[in-house]
Amino acid sequence: MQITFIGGGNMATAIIGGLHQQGGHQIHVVDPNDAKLAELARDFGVSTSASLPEQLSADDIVLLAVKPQQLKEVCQALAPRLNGGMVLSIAAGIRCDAMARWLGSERIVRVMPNTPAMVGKGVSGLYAAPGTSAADREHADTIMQAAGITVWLDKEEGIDDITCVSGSGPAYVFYFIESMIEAAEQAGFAADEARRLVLATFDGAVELARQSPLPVATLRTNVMSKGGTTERAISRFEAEGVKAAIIAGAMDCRDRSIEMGQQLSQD
Ligand SMILES: NC(=O)C1=CN([C@@H]2O[C@H](COP(=O)(O)OP(=O)(O)OC[C@H]3O[C@@H](n4cnc5c(N)ncnc54)[C@H](OP(=O)(O)O)[C@@H]3O)[C@@H](O)[C@H]2O)C=CC1
Ligand SMILES: O=C(O)[C@@H]1CCC=N1
Repeated sequence: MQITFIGGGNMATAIIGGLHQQGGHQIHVVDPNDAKLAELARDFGVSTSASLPEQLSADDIVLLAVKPQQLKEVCQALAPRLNGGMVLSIAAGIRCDAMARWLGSERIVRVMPNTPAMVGKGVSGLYAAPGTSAADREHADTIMQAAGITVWLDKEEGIDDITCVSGSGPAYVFYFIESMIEAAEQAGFAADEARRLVLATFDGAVELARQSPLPVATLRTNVMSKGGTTERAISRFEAEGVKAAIIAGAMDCRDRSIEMGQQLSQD
């Protein structure tokens, strides 16, 4: 497939990394930043340009990977060059109806990916606008499967829901990892040893949760010997409202996705 990325930033780089590992795609990246383009060309062998191609063909797939605030301008510049090609947008918030107005095309799939796409362990939520065909949806699915697993959403609002779980979720997990590394350092481990210990602990816990038939809460209580050390730690987390804060933060994230959609999908 010929895929043109508009925007070659963090998320585009992660998806291109996944596609590169899969192989077999022709990738072109448009971004104003020369240094970024040089890096992408070096790491993944993609072709690049600082401005949009003059014309695209109906078989080309365009993947919009600019910030939501830049999307309207990019869509309007793209409209006369699109020639009916399919557009995938990874922008948070911006709804299909707005993009359809700006692009003059309803052949749009919205995708909410996440950065572990870079190592083939991404999660992508997808929603297809009514103007797409079954073949379009299959192409979108194939592209995003290069980056990990795909989850199709029946309603467009599902994109807001999945944003607060898997889209933004890696940041929550990295925040927990950062905190654990700081704790390990405070306990006396050198920085590299702290990182190794914490990453292996996350790895092991996730693998156990994946393989075990037990609920995650039971796996947690299995670590908590009565009157022991873990119980003391979890008591502190509960007293400080850590779980409630994580849930509230995720709901704030979903609200922000809805709010961005309302603010940026007008006119
Ligand atoms: N990061 C993440 O984990 C996720 C991000 N997303 C979505 O992905 C999109 C991109 O996010 P992210 O990668 O983090 O952002 P970045 O800022 O890293 O990437 C955006 C890139 O687009 C470039 N750009 C700006 N204007 C244009 C233009 N007119 N034509 C081509 N390129 C342009 C920017 O250049 P410059 O910096 O010079 O402005 C930048 O390199 C957002 O819409 C976000 O909502 C979705 C899921 C997860
Ligand atoms: O923070 C953001 O807005 C983007 C969307 C999901 C992850 N990053």
